[in-house]
Amino acid sequence: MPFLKGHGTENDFVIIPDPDGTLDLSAAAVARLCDRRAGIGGDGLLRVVRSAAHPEARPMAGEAEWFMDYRNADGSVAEMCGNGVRVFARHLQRAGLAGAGDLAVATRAGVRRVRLAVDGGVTVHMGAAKLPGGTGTDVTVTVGERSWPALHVDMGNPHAVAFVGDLAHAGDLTTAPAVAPATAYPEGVNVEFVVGRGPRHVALRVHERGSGETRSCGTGACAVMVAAARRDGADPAADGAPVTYTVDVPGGRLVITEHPDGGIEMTGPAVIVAEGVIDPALLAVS
Ligand SMILES: N[C@@H](CCC[C@H](N)C(=O)O)C(=O)O
Repeated sequence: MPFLKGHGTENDFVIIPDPDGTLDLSAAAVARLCDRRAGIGGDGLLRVVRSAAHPEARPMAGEAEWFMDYRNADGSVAEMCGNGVRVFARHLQRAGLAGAGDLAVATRAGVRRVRLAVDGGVTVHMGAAKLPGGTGTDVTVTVGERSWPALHVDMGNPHAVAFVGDLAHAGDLTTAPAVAPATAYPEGVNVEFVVGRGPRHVALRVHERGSGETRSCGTGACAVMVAAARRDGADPAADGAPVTYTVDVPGGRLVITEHPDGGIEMTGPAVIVAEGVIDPALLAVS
């Protein structure tokens, strides 16, 4: 079985081409592939399937030829991956499966449009953020003895964004931070810890649902950008003007713009680093 390995700001993925959707990748098999010692290693897995060949994507097949079947490192399914969709588009371009210009990718959160620039940067139209609890900090994030008010942001997948005094206060993040009330996130949550770096410039650490602490999270960076903008009193819908933030992540930098219509654009790198063949014995796990 062929595979590739890629990353976007060091959020890394095993990529499995499966154009006709014939692979039955169990959660255990995905977890084995993502295992950094017993497998290939990755924060997640991108299965590359023709939309027409996947029941969840078939309704989007007219708009987007390819479906990103995203899985977290523990094998769980997620709706969307902002770094993953850039890497997915890079793979399609490199494999000659997508032409120049804009490319539409089907995801569980809907179709996302991606633009691959000649300088290597990749821009994704991430859709609009939803704030289920409004702009008030409606949830609480706790690590050890420290708690912070946090903002619930939905980027197609769920996030809790907490502004902290120091990124080190998040601790070693070897276990998931507690988020209350748990009823706010029936499907689990990705948690971002944020500090300011300067005007329209923030830095984050993230603990991802299903993957643990990662070096970057694209949807998380967009959630952080919106939370930071509201905190700074910027709201493009009300102001009638876009606002752009630089978001530093442990693995690099993302530039994110929110437009007056609510649409969010994220630009960052996407790199394929290796390709090879998987021993079928690796997948013989239940
Ligand atoms: N790293 C991703 C997000 C992947 C999914 C997330 N762990 C979830 O379960 O929602 C990104 O770049 O957005």
